Amino acid sequence: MPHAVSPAPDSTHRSLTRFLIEEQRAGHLNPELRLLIEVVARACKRISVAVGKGALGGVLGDAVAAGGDGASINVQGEAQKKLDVLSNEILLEANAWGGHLAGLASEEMDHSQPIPDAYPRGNYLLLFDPLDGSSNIDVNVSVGTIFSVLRCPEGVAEVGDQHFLQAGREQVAAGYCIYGPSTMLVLTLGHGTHAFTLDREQGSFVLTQRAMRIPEETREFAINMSNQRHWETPMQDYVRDLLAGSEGPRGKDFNMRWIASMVADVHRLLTRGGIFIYPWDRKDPGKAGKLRLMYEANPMSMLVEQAGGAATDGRERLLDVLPGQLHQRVPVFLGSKREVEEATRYHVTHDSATK
Ligand SMILES: O=P(O)(O)OC[C@H]1O[C@](O)(COP(=O)(O)O)[C@@H](O)[C@@H]1O
Ligand SMILES: [Mg+2]
Ligand SMILES: [Mg+2]
Repeated sequence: MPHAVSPAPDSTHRSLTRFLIEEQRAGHLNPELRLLIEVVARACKRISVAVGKGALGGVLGDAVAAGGDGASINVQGEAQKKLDVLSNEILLEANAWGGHLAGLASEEMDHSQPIPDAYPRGNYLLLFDPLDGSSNIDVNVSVGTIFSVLRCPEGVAEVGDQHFLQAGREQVAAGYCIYGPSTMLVLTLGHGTHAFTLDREQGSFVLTQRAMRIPEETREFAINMSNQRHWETPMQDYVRDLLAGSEGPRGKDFNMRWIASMVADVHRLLTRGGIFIYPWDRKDPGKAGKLRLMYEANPMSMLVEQAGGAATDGRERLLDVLPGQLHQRVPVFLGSKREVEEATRYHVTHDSATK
């Protein structure tokens, strides 16, 4: 007997636009922020098309420096991929004329950009990682865009980097778009975390999961194990105990996953739980971590907390970290609440024992 096709859930028919209007009516956002989210979502659709074309679009491989002399390097000292540059341009172009921003900042730009006087200006600041997981672009593995929205402080005539340096708890919205087997937008406005799937035929994002919840307990961790020998002692201890499984102090077996696209690793833990960790390591002791606070750690922390999870830098809540620089790096521990608390406990206990 053929299997019956289960009826589409009610939420399948709610577009992002309708969802945002309903959230506006509920007092969760104003028309300016609604427009901002719509513009970012539209830009993500364009990036999704470019990513989807792959080799046919001529977008794979490294970007070439202006003047054609060698690889193009960003402010972080990392070689840029063609899609890093293209995604950045798409987001800049889409948002510059939106009328909802006072300024924007990106992983791929040395400094923030104020909205020029000739353009309509708004009250928000937008930060983004235009393409996260760059090392996966050329091997056809999921990548994504991460974004964070802050309020521009009042009375600012010309926006500069210093106006972006606000703790993550000040974010009014955060989200990511994952370009995987399906393209999904995951969004929070501070009232839960919600997932939308791109209907490619209709060209619109459709609400497919309202109020995502991360299970509090997990048996799955995500970390780049090749850095193990460079970690500090409490990190070594924590992972040693995970690997000891049911024979160790944790009393249960753990599974490991590492996609090396933060967007994809976080999407998995928002879907079925888990802990994602990129700790400080001694490979480059001058760097406080690999991931960037303002457009990677902060938006992901807000999404995870809004879904019932937790996010720390191994010691403190990430959303309470006061940034000192636009491109500041930070250790990241986020996901299932109990597991993040456990990993954080190893660090805090070690610190007080060695004080
Ligand atoms: O190469 P590694 O050490 O596995 O690091 C992977 C991490 O680096 C990142 O790719 C950094 O992001 P970008 O690609 O935006 O620079 C994360 O998405 C990912 O979690
Ligand atoms: Mg990134
Ligand atoms: Mg990036």
